[in-house]
Amino acid sequence: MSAPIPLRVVRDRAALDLPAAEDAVAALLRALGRDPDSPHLAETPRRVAASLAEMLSGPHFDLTTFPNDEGYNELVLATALPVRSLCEHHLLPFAGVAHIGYLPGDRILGLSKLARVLELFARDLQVQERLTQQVADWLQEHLAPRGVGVVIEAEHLCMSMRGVRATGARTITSALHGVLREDARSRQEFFSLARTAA
Ligand SMILES: Nc1nc2c(ncn2[C@@H]2O[C@H](COP(=O)(O)OP(=O)(O)OP(=O)(O)O)[C@@H](O)[C@H]2O)c(=O)[nH]1
Ligand SMILES: [Zn+2]
Repeated sequence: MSAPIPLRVVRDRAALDLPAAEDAVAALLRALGRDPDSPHLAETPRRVAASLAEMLSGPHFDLTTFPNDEGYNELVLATALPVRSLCEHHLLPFAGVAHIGYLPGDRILGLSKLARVLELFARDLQVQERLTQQVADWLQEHLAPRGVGVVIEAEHLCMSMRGVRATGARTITSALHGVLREDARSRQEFFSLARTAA
């Protein structure tokens, strides 16, 4: 038996104004001294608008949970989940991996849903700290586990392709709730398992 929890945050592609986005990309190309009407660039505004729409919207899904009938009360940890998002400061991608764990309470979660919750919040203009916190907060609120831990390790193109050009630098963020925050031993177990997976 499962009880789907409807997600409240759904980024609906239909709500995006694609023609306006295409016009804006054409205007941007003009402002950068490029000719959007040239044969090479004629399709570029459409492609850029479509790729942004793809990265900023996501499919609807339910968050399926199951009763924790076996009383499993150890850590459930999904490691090396791919994560990609867009930095809200530069509109450049940041990408890496996430490790998401929880200590079950009365219910356990369909395993794929950890990756889906991550995806839900990653399809937005983000900073890595907020993305990390949003995933942890959402799981805490909807699954009511005894604890939640989220670690994200990512490389930001705004730090490697331009600006400081720190190619290969990785940023690590974490967000903890419940036992994983309060209890030193549980916290240590979570971080050492997440580190092993890194
Ligand atoms: N905290 C945080 N900062 C981020 C993230 N992504 C990008 N940034 C930073 O946002 C900051 C924006 O700083 P500004 O000085 O306004 O922008 P900038 O002139 O382009 O900065 P530089 O990248 O240093 O050239 C930069 O330091 C970026 O590295 C993120 O996910 N979290
Ligand atoms: Zn940036």
